[in-house]
Amino acid sequence: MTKESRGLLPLNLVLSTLTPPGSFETPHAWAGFISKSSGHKYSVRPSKSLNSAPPAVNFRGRFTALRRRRSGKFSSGYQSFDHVTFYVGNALQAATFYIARFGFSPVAYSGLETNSRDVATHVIRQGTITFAFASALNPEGKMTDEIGKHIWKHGDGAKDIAFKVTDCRGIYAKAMERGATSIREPTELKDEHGTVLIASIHAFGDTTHSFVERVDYKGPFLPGFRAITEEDPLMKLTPAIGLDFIDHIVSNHPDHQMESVVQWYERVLGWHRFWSVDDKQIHTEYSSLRSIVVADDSEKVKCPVNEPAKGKKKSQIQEYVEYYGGSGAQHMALHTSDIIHAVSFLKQRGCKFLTIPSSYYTNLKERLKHSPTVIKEDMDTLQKLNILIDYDDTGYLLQIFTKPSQDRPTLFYEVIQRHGHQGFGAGNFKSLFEAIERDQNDRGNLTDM
Ligand SMILES: O=C(O)C(=O)Cc1ccc(O)cc1
Ligand SMILES: [Fe+3]
Repeated sequence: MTKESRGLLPLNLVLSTLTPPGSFETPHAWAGFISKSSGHKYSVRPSKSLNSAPPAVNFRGRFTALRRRRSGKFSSGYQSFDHVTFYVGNALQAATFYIARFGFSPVAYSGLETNSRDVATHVIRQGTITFAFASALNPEGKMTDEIGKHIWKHGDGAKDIAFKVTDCRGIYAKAMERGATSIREPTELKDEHGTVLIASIHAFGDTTHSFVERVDYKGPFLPGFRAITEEDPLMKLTPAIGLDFIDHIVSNHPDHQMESVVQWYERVLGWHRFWSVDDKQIHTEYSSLRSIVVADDSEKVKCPVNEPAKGKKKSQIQEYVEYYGGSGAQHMALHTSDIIHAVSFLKQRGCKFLTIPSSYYTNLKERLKHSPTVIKEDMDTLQKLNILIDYDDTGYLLQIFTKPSQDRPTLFYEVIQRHGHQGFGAGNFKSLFEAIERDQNDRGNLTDM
């Protein structure tokens, strides 16, 4: 690609995986596929940071082949995200925010009443999305120090991202062999509902990963928790939102740390690069970032890893890093099979989303005229709700982003519906980032670099 063409094309995408050389498509075929996709003028080239293999993901037929190829090497055992634990100042109130605004239901509790003397944890769920909010109960003590320090530095935030696995001991042992830092050795937790095996390792910043093996567990969350069966009264006021599972969880990192974090997932967990956005030129007029998506062997769990890149103004990733105090979880994408329904009622519950200018929809409608992709949803409704659309010849996705969920401009949420498209909305990045930057500017943080 020439310099001139790079100047014309705001987004250069690199989609790549660690595929044995020569296995799949040529870069040329791949580029053709991309330029059809979304009707965006993207260009594609192999990533320098990877091996010399041609890019090989097309979000359609390659997954099976890749999975079969990989599974000999790493027996995966990842089934899904299990839950996310947040450290917060007031777990009762934080849980209530997600119940009221996002339509979660309370499912379990542990605290003084269950003889948990140091920490209160409120667990909420929607579909299989499970969030646990934990707060310290006492003015001093080990857990008060641990949770207090986390909140002092990061504000309310995600402390632990737990995966549901079939072999907790195996994954933990392999990770330790490959240099993981242990937080908790495989531990058997038991109560009258059965047994759960859980182990944790350090992931990035102050964030950890846990491996949860639900051996035969029938309880509401984890052993020691009391079930909450009473329905939240707000559930009667609006219909169920219909968020069903965590699609991906994204982390942000300080400049020049993305590559080492990605290598950590490769080396320690045996994950692979699933997709990436060009390190060079994903940008708006003002700022840019780099992103590599890592996935486990079976690609059931996907985690994009971001870092800021130099631009005229401060990158949104840099803003996050400064307010979070380093690496941390940036957004969680919550899947739904009916985004129009979900977003309509999330708005009715007072959930706040980023807004998108009408020019986005004018451009999109024009591009769609020249594409075989047919969007089933009503375009005017999507526009009215500020839902973004990205597509290629394998299908399309619909996505929308909330404003930050706490006072610090750190963690936010994405609602996503997929129609056969396994990307992350690259065609929307420019409009999305401009929307984020409008808010960043409002906060006085879109500063010159
Ligand atoms: O990559 C993803 O998962 C997205 O949903 C797009 C995105 C990328 C980077 C951001 O800072 C915010 C959103
Ligand atoms: Fe996302």
